[in-house]
Amino acid sequence: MAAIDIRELGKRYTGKKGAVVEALQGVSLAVEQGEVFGFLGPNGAGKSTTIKCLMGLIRPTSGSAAINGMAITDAAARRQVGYLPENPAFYDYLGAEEYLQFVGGIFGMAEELVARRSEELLKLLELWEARRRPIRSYSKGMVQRVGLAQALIHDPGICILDEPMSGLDPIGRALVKEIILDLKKRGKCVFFSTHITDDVEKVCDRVGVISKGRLRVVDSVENILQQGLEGYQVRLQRADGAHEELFVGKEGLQPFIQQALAEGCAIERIEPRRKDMEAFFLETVAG
Ligand SMILES: Nc1ncnc2c1ncn2[C@@H]1O[C@H](COP(=O)(O)OP(=O)(O)OP(=O)(O)O)[C@@H](O)[C@H]1O
Repeated sequence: MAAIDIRELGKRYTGKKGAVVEALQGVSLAVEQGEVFGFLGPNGAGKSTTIKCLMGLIRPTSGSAAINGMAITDAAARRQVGYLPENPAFYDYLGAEEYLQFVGGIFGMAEELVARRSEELLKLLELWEARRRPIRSYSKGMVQRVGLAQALIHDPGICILDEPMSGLDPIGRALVKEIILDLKKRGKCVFFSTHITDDVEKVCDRVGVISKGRLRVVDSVENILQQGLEGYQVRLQRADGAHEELFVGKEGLQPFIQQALAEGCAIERIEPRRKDMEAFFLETVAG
């Protein structure tokens, strides 16, 4: 059974003055246990809407979504999920430590366990020093890290993270990527949204690209990068000692090497040249 199962999800917002936005149209997607899935899309594509439907925070106009086969409104399903909202808002007169105690309590965790998990997470997310200061005095990046800590406090099997790297500096982003990889190592399912292709390339098994409310492609990162292979940059030294660097098309590498060796050249370096995730994303969204 899929950890996350989204079927034919549709969402229509009717704004003031009757303006209609088709935010989602027929989005279907399954994410497996132990998988890291990147939900990639430009601003306004429908990422947060999908996640909010999945979390039962808004009602889809059509279709359905399930967590481990259960509706998210089922308390048992909710306990298995750690959720980071797009703009996390907290009781900001509390410190991070007290807030985590509060969230742990909601999940019915024993006090001792909450204290242990909270210490681990606050240290990991570099919030330990500030743990007793009110959250309202935190920087944007610190608030985002509290958001992540509260999503992980009960050690959920499934993490649904809406733009987890948002508002973080390069050190914070690297830390979050490490945390995601660690969750994967521990067999957790991570589903996160982003518009930054590099985040996806580094940590995801699979990617779904959404634009204008429709899911355009779902594929593994490996496949996408492999299909983007254009050829190889080869550096060699000719028999007369001269160095040369040239581009060889992806089908031509084998015969090229054979001929170069036959001519007495020494191959010094071969580097694959490929379109990266960003090029794939831009092409998908444009197409
Ligand atoms: N409550 C709402 N009422 C009307 N339209 C809405 C509402 N919420 C979202 N929308 C519209 O639905 C579309 C999808 O929005 P959504 O927030 O899901 O996109 P997103 O991919 O998360 O974007 P971003 O990366 O900018 O957060 C947008 O056109 C947005 O303006």
